[in-house]
Amino acid sequence: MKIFESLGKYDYEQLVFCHDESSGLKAIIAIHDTTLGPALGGTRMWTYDSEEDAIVDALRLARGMTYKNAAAGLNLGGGKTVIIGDPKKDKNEAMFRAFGRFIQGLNGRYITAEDVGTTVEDMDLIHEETRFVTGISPAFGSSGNPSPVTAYGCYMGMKAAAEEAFGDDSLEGKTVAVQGVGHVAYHLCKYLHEEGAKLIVTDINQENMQRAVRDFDAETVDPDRIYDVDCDIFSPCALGAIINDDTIDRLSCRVIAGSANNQLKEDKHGDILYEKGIVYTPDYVINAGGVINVADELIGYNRDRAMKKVEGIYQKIQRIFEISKRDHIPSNQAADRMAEERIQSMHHSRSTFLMNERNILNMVTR
Ligand SMILES: NC(=O)C1=CN([C@@H]2O[C@H](COP(=O)(O)OP(=O)(O)OC[C@H]3O[C@@H](n4cnc5c(N)ncnc54)[C@H](O)[C@@H]3O)[C@@H](O)[C@H]2O)C=CC1
Ligand SMILES: CC(C)CC(=O)C(=O)O
Repeated sequence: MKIFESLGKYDYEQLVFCHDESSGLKAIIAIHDTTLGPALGGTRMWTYDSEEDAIVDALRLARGMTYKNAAAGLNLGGGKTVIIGDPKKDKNEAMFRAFGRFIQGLNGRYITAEDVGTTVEDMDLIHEETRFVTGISPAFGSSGNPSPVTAYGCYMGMKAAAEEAFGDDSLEGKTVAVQGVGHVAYHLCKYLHEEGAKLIVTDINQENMQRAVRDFDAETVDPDRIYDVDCDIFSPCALGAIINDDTIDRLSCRVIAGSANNQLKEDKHGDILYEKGIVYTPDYVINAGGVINVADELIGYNRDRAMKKVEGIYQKIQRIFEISKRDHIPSNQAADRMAEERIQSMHHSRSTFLMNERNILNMVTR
């Protein structure tokens, strides 16, 4: 892999390799763009097939965070970490504390939080070494696990998409096929079940799948059959790149709305969904609830303020559909346009020299 060529492709700022032999830490922090403020994005722990796969994932996810934070109206740039390892077997205290020290070394250029494979407890360990971590225990005055709030934002975004596709935002009686019923999707299924939606779920983790059956009367299908399910809404809530050349023609839904990051394998898959008339809810807009919630910690956490902002995902998605219709472009491009315009305009207005520049990190200290 040609690292600088990869960084050049989408103008990445920094790629940091963190290594601690005794704890087994192998982490890669990718910082994409800090025009709007320090880079905030979660830490994913996953068993990658190769180091190259891990780097590619960190880069893709970091760039996604730049767009997510910009589109959500946050004064934050985009970054992400991947830790190479099995979250069930390889975690230890020293690993997360060593990682916390590497984050501290970046002196606020990067702030972390949970992602797939990491928990509030892991964030608390990182917090032993640095203040540049969010999603830590409520006992520290923080917001805790972001997943339930991400789920609420997804629910709001799904309703906005239902209104676009069906002319009414009610999900009662709608069939929703959910891929992956982990932290976010469990809470999403709860909202959907309460509203009277019919759930068809899948997961590679039997325990998670059975929990959805038990708590929400969900039907199940095998993981590789989820794309063939006859449904109104397909909700990808596992990993990325699942809308690709192999799956796109199998989908029979009218709406795609889920929490997974980087759902489209390539931008061309957004064009194909648009041509097929499938209402695609851009992933980084619908799943911004978690980051909106943890970002609020940086200015002194206020749950009501954060939840109100998360509720606004409904209007944000409506706005994206408006741009898509006005400019005759797919919704993923409409979202990109919205995010890029904000970054560009701020890039210009923030170029004036200031001795003590105000930013989200020096508004409140903790
Ligand atoms: N947790 C959060 O607040 C946020 C999460 N996201 C994204 O949402 C997605 C889900 O996140 P979490 O719920 O936190 O993760 P999680 O790890 O708790 O849940 C993911 C679930 O998907 C299942 N899964 C993995 N591969 C699968 C496959 N091929 N087929 C079926 N199921 C599969 C896993 O077994 C697990 O139950 C991820 O893409 C994450 O990056 C995005 C924004 C915030
Ligand atoms: C889990 C969030 C707090 C941040 C993040 O990494 C994301 O939104 O993907």
